[in-house]
Amino acid sequence: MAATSEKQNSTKPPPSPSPLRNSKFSQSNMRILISGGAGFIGSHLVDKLMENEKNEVVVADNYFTGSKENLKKWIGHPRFELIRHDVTEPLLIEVDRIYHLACPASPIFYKYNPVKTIKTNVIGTLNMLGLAKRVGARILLTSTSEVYGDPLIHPQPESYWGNVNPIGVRSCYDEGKRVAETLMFDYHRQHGIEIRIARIFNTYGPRMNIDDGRVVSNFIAQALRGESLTVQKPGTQTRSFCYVSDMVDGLIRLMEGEDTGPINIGNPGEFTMVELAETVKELINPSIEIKMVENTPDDPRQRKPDISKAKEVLGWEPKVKLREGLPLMEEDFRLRLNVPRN
Ligand SMILES: NC(=O)c1ccc[n+]([C@@H]2O[C@H](COP(=O)([O-])OP(=O)(O)OC[C@H]3O[C@@H](n4cnc5c(N)ncnc54)[C@H](O)[C@@H]3O)[C@@H](O)[C@H]2O)c1
Ligand SMILES: O=c1ccn([C@@H]2O[C@H](COP(=O)(O)OP(=O)(O)O[C@H]3OC[C@@H](O)[C@H](O)[C@H]3O)[C@@H](O)[C@H]2O)c(=O)[nH]1
Repeated sequence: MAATSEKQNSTKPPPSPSPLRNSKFSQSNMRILISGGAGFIGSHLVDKLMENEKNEVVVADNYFTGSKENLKKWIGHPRFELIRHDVTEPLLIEVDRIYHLACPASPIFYKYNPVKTIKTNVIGTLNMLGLAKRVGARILLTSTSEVYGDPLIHPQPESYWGNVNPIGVRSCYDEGKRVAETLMFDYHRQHGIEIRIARIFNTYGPRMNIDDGRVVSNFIAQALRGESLTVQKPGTQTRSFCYVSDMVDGLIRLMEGEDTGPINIGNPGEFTMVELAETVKELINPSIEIKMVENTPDDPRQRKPDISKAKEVLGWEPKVKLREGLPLMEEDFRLRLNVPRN
């Protein structure tokens, strides 16, 4: 059964697939593009989609925060293609599904070149939607909990419109993703494009960049290097951390389900940053210190997803608890930082 949001908003049937898609060279049942597929979540999504022998996976990435290293086991595989491509430029290929992830996600990287972050979210999403329109592909956008800004409602349901500073240092990302969501719905209403929107909450796991700047990777790297854990003040701000395998499962269910979204995908377990630091200390290196450092502007004070919709519509909820996921990430960081267990 089609979801309510789809019924209300769809004015035209979706366009037909490109005839090139059914050419004699096409052997797979599903050709899937992942923009940003060389990044953290994208590369885990590639691994999962490649498990299905009927899928052919194409990754387009400019390697700003991602790397070929994350995809090395697939390079040369007959069902896999990797393209160095910046989504702010058009891309002409024939695909059935588009997972549009391309965008720096860590605040230090999205703030590094804010104008480029906006271009990636706006022009990049327009280009991906243009591609979806030309070939009749279904497209999923990885939006973010940051569309809720510094939320005044807690936990955050999808119906909450958010509390975002439009001119702050995080706005390039928050407002960029909000425009990307708007573009998705306008292409859906105006051109009948099949869309899916995931609002992702903080996700962690193996393959995060060691110096990515996000809190879980920072704390694990600091604990393994024997450095103090840097809790940004006041330390009472909260986040909800989802392990990457749960995230990938949720994204695939959303793509293959009937609801356009937006749907929150995240783990509702909520922790203050002091609690997170204490947990990392206890699990990884009890001898390190926790130090309070200055924060950055507009840091959201609380964040926790209401996942009722994901449970109901996708039959999805996260399985991996923080205390189970942190050791899995620790193993990966130990290998990459060359810090063997004593
Ligand atoms: N990880 C999280 O906690 C989180 C939370 C909310 C939303 N998201 C969203 O999920 C997606 C993936 O996040 P991630 O954590 O894997 O981040 P990531 O930085 O590891 O991955 C992003 C990928 O996009 C690529 N990229 C960036 N700009 C590009 C451009 N202009 N053209 C082509 N490629 C480009 C990067 O090189 C990288 O491979 C992003 O859209 C992000 O906004 C992530
Ligand atoms: O070393 C650190 C880093 C960060 N922090 C704190 O940890 C909290 C989380 O910060 P992160 O940088 O990991 O990420 P944020 O929650 O701010 O944004 C994140 O969530 C939504 C996604 O869309 C973004 O892509 C993602 O980066 C913040 O309160 C920050 O102040 C620390 O206490 N110490």
